[in-house]
Amino acid sequence: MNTHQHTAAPSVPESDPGWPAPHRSSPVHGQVTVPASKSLTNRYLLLAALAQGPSVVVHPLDSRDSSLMLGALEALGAGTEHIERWDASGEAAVRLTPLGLTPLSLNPRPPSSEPVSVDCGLAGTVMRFLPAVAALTRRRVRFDGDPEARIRPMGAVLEGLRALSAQVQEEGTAGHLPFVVHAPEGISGGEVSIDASASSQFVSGLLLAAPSMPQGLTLRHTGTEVPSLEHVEMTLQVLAELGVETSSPAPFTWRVEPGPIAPFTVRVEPDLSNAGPFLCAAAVTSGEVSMPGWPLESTQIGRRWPKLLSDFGCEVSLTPTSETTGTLTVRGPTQLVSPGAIDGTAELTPTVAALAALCAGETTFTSVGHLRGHETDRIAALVREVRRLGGTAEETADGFRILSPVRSPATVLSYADHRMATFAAVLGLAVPGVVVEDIGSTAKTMPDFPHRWSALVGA
Ligand SMILES: O=C(O)C1=C[C@@H](OP(=O)(O)O)[C@@H](O)[C@H](O)C1
Ligand SMILES: C=C(OP(=O)(O)O)C(=O)O
Repeated sequence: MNTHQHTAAPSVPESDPGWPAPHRSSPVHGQVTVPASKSLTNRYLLLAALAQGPSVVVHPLDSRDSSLMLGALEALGAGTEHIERWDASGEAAVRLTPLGLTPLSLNPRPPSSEPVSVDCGLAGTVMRFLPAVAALTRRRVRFDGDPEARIRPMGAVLEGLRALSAQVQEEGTAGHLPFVVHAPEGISGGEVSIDASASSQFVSGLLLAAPSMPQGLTLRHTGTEVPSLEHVEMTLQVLAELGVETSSPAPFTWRVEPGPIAPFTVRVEPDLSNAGPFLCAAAVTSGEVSMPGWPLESTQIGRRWPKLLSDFGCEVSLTPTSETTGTLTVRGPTQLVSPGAIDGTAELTPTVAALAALCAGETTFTSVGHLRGHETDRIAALVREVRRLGGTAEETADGFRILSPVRSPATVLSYADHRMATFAAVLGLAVPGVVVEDIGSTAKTMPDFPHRWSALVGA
């Protein structure tokens, strides 16, 4: 992974007055819930589109990333219906009518030659998960997204599709959006090797489409590490939960058997990654925040919060309230203590970095080099914004290091990245005078973040 040169810090756009982050000089006390998991919602929606009949996703995330997934599935031929109150619990749901894929053996006539357009926005789960589904439809499908999306790595997904005999035409830079996928004969599966060092989503995207490939899929990763392996575990677990046979015959090798997915009804867990900033509100103000509905078991990477927060000196308890969920309570210490080194925190990193940026001691983040391909280059962005707030930080070969704490007011840039915006919100609680540029970027996974945040911490 390259260590990027430091460039001059981008300045704040004059047109954006910014969002003054609430500051607290007394402890935050409160209870909060968060919307549903982005990663689980978009997996269930995709698999509902491949199922044998209409399925229902209860308590789905309703945000930009999930709307983009729904929009894309509709463009590919699925039907979607929003249900305001699914049952007595009053929760919303989405009923999805599947794509109705017709394999070549049943219908040798090519499907409509009308090209389909998929807008990926900035959603990794749309741009990495849907190209294989597009190939299954046998239609010509063009993928594009936000300007920031055009620099996110896509090469391994396209390489995998080509190995499965799909045609892929990049329109700009090789291995990036925009591109067109076309597999007039569908894709039949088999064995494929890709390098998924830059994103676990490359693996998940191919595995999620695999039940609809006549031969299923054996997928091998050719590099040394896959970042964010929890997300691959989530993919396998969701497939298994819906009756698909999966296995991992060797390290970094996964097998998904072909077979129909029966129509299903599922309820989505809260987003444990998005729970992070709210739990940190207790951590950085010596306060106490509890969150009911915390899953006792989960494949989400946010299940790591109890351990991470204790590593910074918080007291954390989880009290079961049902067979599957409990209330998680976090009590912040008088002064946060750096654990020194933190490894492989993947999408949790910006939020953990906010804790580290308030510690007197140094914190080194390792094995997070792939964050350069997230919504923005998060390594560069975190280092720049810590410095803008008067702290000391530097980039390293596979991550970054925070050497001294933030202390001065500033307008913090979001880089269109929801987790950079919430990183700044957490810091604003502890440091007076923090203004967040483009708080609207939180709509990617939590459109009501400003409201929910102010309700917890007091505006
Ligand atoms: O599969 C998923 O739902 C995700 C996988 C991870 O991607 P990377 O492996 O690229 O980090 C994660 O960061 C992203 O937010 C969601
Ligand atoms: C990396 C992230 O998103 P995406 O699904 O767009 O990759 C994230 O949410 O932190």
